[in-house]
Amino acid sequence: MVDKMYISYNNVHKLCKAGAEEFLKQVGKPDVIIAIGGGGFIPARIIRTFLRSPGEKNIPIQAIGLSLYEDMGTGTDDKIGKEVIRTQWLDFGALSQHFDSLIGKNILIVDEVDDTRTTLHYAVSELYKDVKEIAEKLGRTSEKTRFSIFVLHNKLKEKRAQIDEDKMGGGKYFVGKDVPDVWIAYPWESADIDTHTQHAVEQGNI
Ligand SMILES: O=P(O)(O)OC[C@H]1O[C@H](OP(=O)(O)OP(=O)(O)O)[C@H](O)[C@@H]1O
Repeated sequence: MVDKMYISYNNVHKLCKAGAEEFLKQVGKPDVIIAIGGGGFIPARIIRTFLRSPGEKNIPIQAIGLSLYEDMGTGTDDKIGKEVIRTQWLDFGALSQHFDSLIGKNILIVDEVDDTRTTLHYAVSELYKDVKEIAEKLGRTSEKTRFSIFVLHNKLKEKRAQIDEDKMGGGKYFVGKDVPDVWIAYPWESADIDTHTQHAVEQGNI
């Protein structure tokens, strides 16, 4: 087993294509894609290409910014955990005439990696909470909102959090590829993309 897995842009593209096909088959076309930045931005844009049929309108991509940081606050080593910091949230801005909220929508959340699952758990819980609050205020609680997830890679390891299926409202979790708990080197982090791609090819991640 390698201790560093190199992923090429080609590989990212193919994982997104396969993920989109599966998503369309199992869930149906999404109304909106929510990209978790920064790692979810590039996969979200690529997957959109495969979710839209020719001639159809583009699926809007919303960005949310979530960052993990080591929470050292509690002192002892065994208490050190990871906390999610919200750096950016939904903004329907100019879309708001046609797209007032996530209520009743088929939503696809995209990130590059599911590591400890802390980030995805946070994203689904907070988005669900937002929708519930607004739906109650507007008397639209009967509308069904579905949250699905697509990640390029899921690390096979013990997770720190689980995603509450009830909150997904019938949405599903899609993975490009399950991988061991190793360092994943994505192409957008590379300072030398040619060498990086060569490593990815050698490892068969093309
Ligand atoms: O499953 P988890 O343990 O929660 O880890 C996964 C998250 O960690 C990384 O985000 P990071 O905070 O490093 O920010 P970035 O996306 O901007 O690199 C990655 O992009 C995921 O969002």
